Amino acid sequence: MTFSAELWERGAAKVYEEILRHPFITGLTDGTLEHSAFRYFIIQDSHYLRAYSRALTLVAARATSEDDVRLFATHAAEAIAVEQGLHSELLGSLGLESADVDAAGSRPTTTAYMSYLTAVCATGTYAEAVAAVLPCYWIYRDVGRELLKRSSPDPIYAQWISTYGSEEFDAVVESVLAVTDRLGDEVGPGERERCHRHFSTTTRYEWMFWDAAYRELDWPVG
Ligand SMILES: Cc1ncc(CN)c(N)n1
Repeated sequence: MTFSAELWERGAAKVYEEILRHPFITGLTDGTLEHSAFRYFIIQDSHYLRAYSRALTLVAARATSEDDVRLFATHAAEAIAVEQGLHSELLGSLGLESADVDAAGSRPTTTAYMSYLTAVCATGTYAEAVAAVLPCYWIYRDVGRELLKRSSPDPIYAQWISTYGSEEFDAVVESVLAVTDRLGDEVGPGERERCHRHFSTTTRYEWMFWDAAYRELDWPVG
């Protein structure tokens, strides 16, 4: 079994089924998701992407080959730019500006997820950093593909779905899966276990991120 398949089976298979069943996700395709929840999601995702692109530069700095340095540095600059472009269009369609993103600030789940990613990418090994960021690529690609089959009656949601279900995004994800499988042949048992832990933790955060948006969770105090 490839390392990526091993990570998915232990850390993501069950959570992924829960993600597809989550009312935020089903609401995107049947059009029942409240715009206020999607607005919350796009605002929080704008905060998340700022941290994520920094995390990818840390992954690039830890990479053990020139090709991998280039790969993650390119993703930090270009793949993220596509998502940020999508966000600024969607913010406009939802009647928001980037000042609204700053004013809303980062909510509890976003803050926890960004902090975890940053910590692993800053202090873990290269393989651990790749395992931590992998669900961000892989789950969005698979959710995007699944939702593309159903699309959405809401043009705003349909635009979001088409970005993550696109062939361009698929190629980006495949390149990271290939790196992961190569690293699977290089890691020792202790490091392998830490990779599993990071992969399953960030997979859970992916579910929690959609759930927080659905509930529009805010800080309980302050
Ligand atoms: C929370 C989250 N996870 C992943 C992605 C896809 N890069 C995203 N935009 N937002």
